[in-house]
Amino acid sequence: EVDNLSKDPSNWATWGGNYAGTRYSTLDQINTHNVKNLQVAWTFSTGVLRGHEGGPLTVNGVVFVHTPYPHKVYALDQSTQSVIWEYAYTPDKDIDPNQVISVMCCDVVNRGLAYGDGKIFLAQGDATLVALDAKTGKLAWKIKNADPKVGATSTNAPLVVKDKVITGMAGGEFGVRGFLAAYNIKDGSLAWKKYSMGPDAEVGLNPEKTTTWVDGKTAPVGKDSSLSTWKGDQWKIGGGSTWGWYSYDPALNLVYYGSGNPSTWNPVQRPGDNKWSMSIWARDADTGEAKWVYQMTPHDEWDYDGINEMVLLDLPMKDRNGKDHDKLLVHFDRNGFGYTLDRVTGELLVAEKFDKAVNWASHVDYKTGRPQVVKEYSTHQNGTDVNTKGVCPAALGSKDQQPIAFSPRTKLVYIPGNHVCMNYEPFEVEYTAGQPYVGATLTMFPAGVDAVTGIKNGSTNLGVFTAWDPTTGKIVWSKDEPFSVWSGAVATAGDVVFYGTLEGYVKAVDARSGNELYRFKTPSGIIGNVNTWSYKGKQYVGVLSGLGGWAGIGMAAGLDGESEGLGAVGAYKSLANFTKLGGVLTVFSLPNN
Ligand SMILES: O=C(O)c1cc(C(=O)O)c2c(n1)C(=O)C(=O)c1cc(C(=O)O)[nH]c1-2
Repeated sequence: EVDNLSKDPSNWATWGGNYAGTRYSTLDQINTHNVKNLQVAWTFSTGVLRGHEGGPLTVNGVVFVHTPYPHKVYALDQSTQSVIWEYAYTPDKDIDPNQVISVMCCDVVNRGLAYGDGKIFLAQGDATLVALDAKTGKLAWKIKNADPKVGATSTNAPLVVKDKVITGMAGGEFGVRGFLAAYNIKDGSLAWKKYSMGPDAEVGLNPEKTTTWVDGKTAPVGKDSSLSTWKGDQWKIGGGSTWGWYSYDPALNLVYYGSGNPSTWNPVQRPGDNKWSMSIWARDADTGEAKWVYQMTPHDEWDYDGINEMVLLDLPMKDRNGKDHDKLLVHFDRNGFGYTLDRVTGELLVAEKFDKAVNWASHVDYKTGRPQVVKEYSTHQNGTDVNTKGVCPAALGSKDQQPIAFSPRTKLVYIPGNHVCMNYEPFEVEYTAGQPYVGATLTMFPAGVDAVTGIKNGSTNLGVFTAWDPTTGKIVWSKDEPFSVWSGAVATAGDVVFYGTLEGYVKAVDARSGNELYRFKTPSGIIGNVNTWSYKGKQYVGVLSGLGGWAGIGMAAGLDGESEGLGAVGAYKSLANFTKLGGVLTVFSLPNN
């Protein structure tokens, strides 16, 4: 059903526009010639101040809008621009919303809704999952996915796959043990649940059948491939949360996603590779068993969560040995490397820097698949705390959760990116359930180098928007942005790419050249994703503004200190000169005639 809905471009029925997560629309009414005439068609205030991530879903003509925790959901009628129904979150008796807010690491964001079987699914901040009747907004069922009292929350956009809804959880800064779960959409009963680390059965690893990339080829992971990379019981509080995006290949019946940072951020407290944190996963949608897994950042020392979206491309390419591949997976990691893998086998095809500011690793060794760490930028703590300076990228990565777009017409990927470096000082931290288990102090600042050449230029931009060739691993063009581009992009058959900026602009650029064709300043900073759909023959582009998220946490949570907000507050301070808080949906179209 979801697959069929996505094939009709009048809908935008999943976070990524389709199961592959390409965020591409075949609509071409708005094109490079006329996009300059774009106008605001209508707006809708959500009435909520904190960070608005994700974007509007459009299913069979109805627009669904969500807000951050404690959530609202609105179903909007496009012909009258009125509210059809409204859902308001109510906490269960044992939930204290203030406690939930206090354990959400990076603002109280939510990345959006999922649709399937006549229901709207929302993974709520308190780690419950609700199914709402799409026609009435009535609660169909509600289940508890995880426990906020130990710091487990939800910020993800679920994904409906066949008769199940896939969701994960957050809490890597609280020493949770990450997992992905599938619930039956009929009644919310658990179908499967697989952890990021621990014993093989609980992680869904088959020692002989699950493969990973070693020695220039894929090979079985072997017994205890996770447990053997942790000291003692640290894996039980090992992080690897799954707060990002999920994609699906119906032909292979595989669900793809990434796992986040190992806990704590102090690497000295968890010797070993810490598998399978920081990994790309391919799991059977029916059973959750892992077909293959690939760890990008073994023994993370920088908080480079591997959760960014996996985008599935059907594009022919040859690997380094001349072998053909055409079912690809691309992933732009926090660690600054853009990866292309064969999504059937998990073979590593491309791993190259998509921002040349990246200095923590010289390169990824194609044979072992391991990044080659530059000693100077390794973080550690030897009795005394050590401040490692000038590490690029910063913890929020060369790209954070903001999803890319891909155009099959240009064969290019469009990457909303960060251009930020950091000082990182680990310290000893003791685990207490429900208390922060961070173990590092950070400050962040502009990279000050050219993103394409890596040459120092004293630039102060904190963001870049980059076009990338996923078959060669090369930057095609790159545009500096004053602030991180924290908004998901969309590419269209009109050869226009849209994205939002933290100051609040919606921008349209030419998919081939990157030349700016249109901009409009919305009422608040944009951390939401730009989506597009059509209604009664007209193409619309819609985006949620509403500053927040990690980059906007200073204003969203009223924090002031340089290293507050896990180090992000200082770098983005001047945002206050450009925008203020407030959730608004802005919908654009071309004028009549
Ligand atoms: O480890 C985690 O569980 C976790 C959760 C979240 C989240 O759920 O929002 C973020 C992060 N980590 C994180 O590292 C991060 O950079 C981040 C940015 C954002 C955001 O929405 O702007 N959330 C999160």
